[in-house]
Amino acid sequence: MMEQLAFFPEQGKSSGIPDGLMEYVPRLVGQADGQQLMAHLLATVPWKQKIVQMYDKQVLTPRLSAWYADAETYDYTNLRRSAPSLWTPELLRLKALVEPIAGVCFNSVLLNYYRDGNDSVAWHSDNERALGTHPTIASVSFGQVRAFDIRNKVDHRQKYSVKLEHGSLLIMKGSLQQDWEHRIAKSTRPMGPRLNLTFRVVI
Ligand SMILES: O=C(O)CCC(=O)C(=O)O
Ligand SMILES: [Fe+2]
Repeated sequence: MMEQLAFFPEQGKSSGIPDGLMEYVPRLVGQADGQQLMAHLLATVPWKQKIVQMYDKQVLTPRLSAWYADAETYDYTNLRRSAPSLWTPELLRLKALVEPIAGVCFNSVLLNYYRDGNDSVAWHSDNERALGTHPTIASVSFGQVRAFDIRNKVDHRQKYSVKLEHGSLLIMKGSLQQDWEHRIAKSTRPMGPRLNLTFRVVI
């Protein structure tokens, strides 16, 4: 039960999360720098609301998104999805900040813009073949603190939550995408905008 989870107030992380799945780094980016970067990205990124097929209905994704990648990744992936934008100096700076911590050189980033508490991402794992097995994904958050929930795919009672704070970095790794699902749930409490960037290696 999410309501019953005990939070470490200084970390915003529920206790008992198995080792080797996630690394949480608060304040990767400072308060003011983060606000400036978020405002810049919200204003300049070509945000799109995607349409997904749900059984016989077409539904708008409850958030805005965009993706950026290097030119090589572009050549390969544009066969399968909408074309990414090419890296901007601001995104390259953020990428350079997370890479030494993640120990990975990323070639793409997916941006999600949650306008308010009605925006969300449903339970899923990022286990598409293009990400390989046991991918390391670096997730940077700005703006509204939202709960990042994970649950075990087989035993849904194994469920944990991390509050992703403004300027924080969450490294997802190990078997997280294979054995666990994650989501950002909708909230009935009033919520401001939140920006999330997930740096990925697409092969
Ligand atoms: O917004 C987040 O923190 C998570 C986003 C996510 O799971 C995804 O883009 O795959
Ligand atoms: Fe995800």
